[in-house]
Amino acid sequence: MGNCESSTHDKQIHPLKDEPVNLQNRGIPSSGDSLQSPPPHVFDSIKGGQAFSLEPASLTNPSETINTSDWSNVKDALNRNRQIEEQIMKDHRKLEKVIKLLLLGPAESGKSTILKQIKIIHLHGFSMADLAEKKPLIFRNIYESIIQLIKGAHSLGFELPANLQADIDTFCLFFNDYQFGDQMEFPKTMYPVVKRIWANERIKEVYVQRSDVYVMDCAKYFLENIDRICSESYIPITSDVLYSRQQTVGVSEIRYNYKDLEFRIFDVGGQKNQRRKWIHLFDNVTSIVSAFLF
Ligand SMILES: Nc1nc2c(ncn2[C@@H]2O[C@H](COP(=O)(O)OP(=O)(O)OP(=O)(O)O)[C@@H](O)[C@H]2O)c(=O)[nH]1
Ligand SMILES: [Mg+2]
Repeated sequence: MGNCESSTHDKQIHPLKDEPVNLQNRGIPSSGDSLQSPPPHVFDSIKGGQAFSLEPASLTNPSETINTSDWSNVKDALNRNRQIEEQIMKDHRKLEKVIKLLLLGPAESGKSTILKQIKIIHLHGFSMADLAEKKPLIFRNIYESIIQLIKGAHSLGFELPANLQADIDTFCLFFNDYQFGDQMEFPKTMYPVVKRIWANERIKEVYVQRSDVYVMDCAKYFLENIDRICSESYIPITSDVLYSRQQTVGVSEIRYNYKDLEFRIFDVGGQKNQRRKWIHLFDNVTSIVSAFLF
């Protein structure tokens, strides 16, 4: 505690104004006091022994007199500072519990399929409504598969039997007029046509050679399940949804909690024109999961 009994120590010369300054009235230890002994109310406002760096404005201007409200301003500032630091720590701890995963890779490498699988494992899978609304997409996947197989056969120079040509012409006419929408029934007239085209061995050979021509991976799965898919009571099952193919445009995200961690998984479009959007997602990423085509 400062001992200010000596009047010779109470008067000091201000280095700039060369005028005596009465430090005792300011509650500040004079030069004769120990440096470890600031006025008690200074320590009152410092919790946890933190360094003290804030000074009331009047301290920097010795010609003004300090009153007790200066120290209460300091106390307020320190309290505010402590609250802000506590909030920053809280936010930091919260952020440490968020795992942000980014699924990256080229188109059709399986990013959205991984997202669907995570949904099955961690988010109760697909409801009946989710499954039913995939019908039009699955039908479109079948139509597009057939067109790709026909084009592939031409590209590979495969000769197709003459009796298949009528089916191919019928299907091409249908596909030219087809518009993707809310189609909930597979067209009855197309069912036998599709079945015959897929039954052809040369067409199946195109699927095997899809490293040379473009055919969706899901073609075989859906064409082998054509009887079930074309039945009147058809409701997609989970594996139908997993195999259904829809190009991702933009970014989609799912969140779930596992133990005390919050997972945020981001799925992006892998087509070249979608890749410029990836850069916006790299902030605070915990891991990047790369999907590859084999
Ligand atoms: N061979 C095989 N193919 C699968 C399997 N599961 C899904 N697929 C197919 O793999 C392809 C993966 O497609 P997506 O998951 O949509 O690919 P993506 O990376 O999200 O593509 P973009 O959204 O265009 O970037 C689809 O054609 C699926 O039908 C599987 O178990 N085996
Ligand atoms: Mg996708």
